Amino acid sequence: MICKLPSHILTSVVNTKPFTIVRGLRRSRIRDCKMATTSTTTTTTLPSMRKVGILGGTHGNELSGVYLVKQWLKNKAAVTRKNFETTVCLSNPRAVEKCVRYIDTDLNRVFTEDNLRSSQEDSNNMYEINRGRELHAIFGPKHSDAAYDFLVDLHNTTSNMQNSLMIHNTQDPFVVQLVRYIVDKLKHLESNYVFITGNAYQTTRTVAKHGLGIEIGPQSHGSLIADVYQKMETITLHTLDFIEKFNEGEVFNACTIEAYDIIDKIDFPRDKDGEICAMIHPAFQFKDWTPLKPGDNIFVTFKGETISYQGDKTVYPAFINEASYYEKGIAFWVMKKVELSAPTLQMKRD
Ligand SMILES: CC(=O)N[C@@H](CC(=O)O)C(=O)O
Ligand SMILES: [Zn+2]
Repeated sequence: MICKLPSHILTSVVNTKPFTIVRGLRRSRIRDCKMATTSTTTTTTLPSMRKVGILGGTHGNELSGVYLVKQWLKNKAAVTRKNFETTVCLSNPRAVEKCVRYIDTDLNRVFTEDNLRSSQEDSNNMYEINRGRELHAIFGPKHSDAAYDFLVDLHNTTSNMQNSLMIHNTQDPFVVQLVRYIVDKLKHLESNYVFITGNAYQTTRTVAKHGLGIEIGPQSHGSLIADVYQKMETITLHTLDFIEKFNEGEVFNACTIEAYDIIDKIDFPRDKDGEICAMIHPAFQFKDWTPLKPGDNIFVTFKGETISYQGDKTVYPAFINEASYYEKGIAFWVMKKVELSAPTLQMKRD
């Protein structure tokens, strides 16, 4: 057979930082956590959040974030809160202008130590490397006291990811409490997911002390879908409200939330020249977050042969057929369910 599945299929495990998984807790604990009046765990205190950034257009063709940021740049009042300073920023203006993901390289991958070491403009470098350094100068430096306290970065996907919240540091009680707050606010929508991207790639939001990615789809790149835009607006405003409540001294009780952690990224079957030789199976298309069982169809070749999932247990797929991942060799992500926990959280008073 010419058409082969990538040899690593379901054997490699992407390394993510260790995280707290609380096993054996029932889902009801998630709902209970806000209601609890006493907490047996110790309280984590963090300094107030003074500087908050809202980024859109990190990928220039993901238009919900682009247009939200453009609106907020005209109307700062919507994102202004009493207890912190908000900066709204179009992260990749040249890519936005051309309505492409990036000009030279993916901005959401450039925030590595190597790239950030120099803050000097270097005309030999790719546009996004220089832009990354500019953003790092504004919102960073990474891991320093001077860095912004919080960055939220707005993304769209062509996959049916619904309202997805992306965490890179599961050890960050502020972000775990924040996503619990957002999921609670959105529970009437019943299509909210929290997932862990890990540290495999260094995104724009990793520049700040705390960061959240919002990923909403399906929305084709270069177009706007009104309800996707509105959901992104709502989630961003809930994020600001949470930060405001935290700064006002509200106590957020210890909690546990359901999340998804990455096991693997699966490429399309390819021929010996690296050319794709199958498509996402119609029965799998738009099935993000739906349990994927061994034997379920995932690909169909151009000749019409089906290829089924060879794993040995039920998993949860994400980013199925994301358009911008073809060049990265990713047909979908494979996830497992985990539970994240955070201790009681309160602002540290000076
Ligand atoms: C579709 C897409 O661009 N997703 C984002 C996810 C993230 O922000 O971590 C990316 O790969 O950069
Ligand atoms: Zn994106």
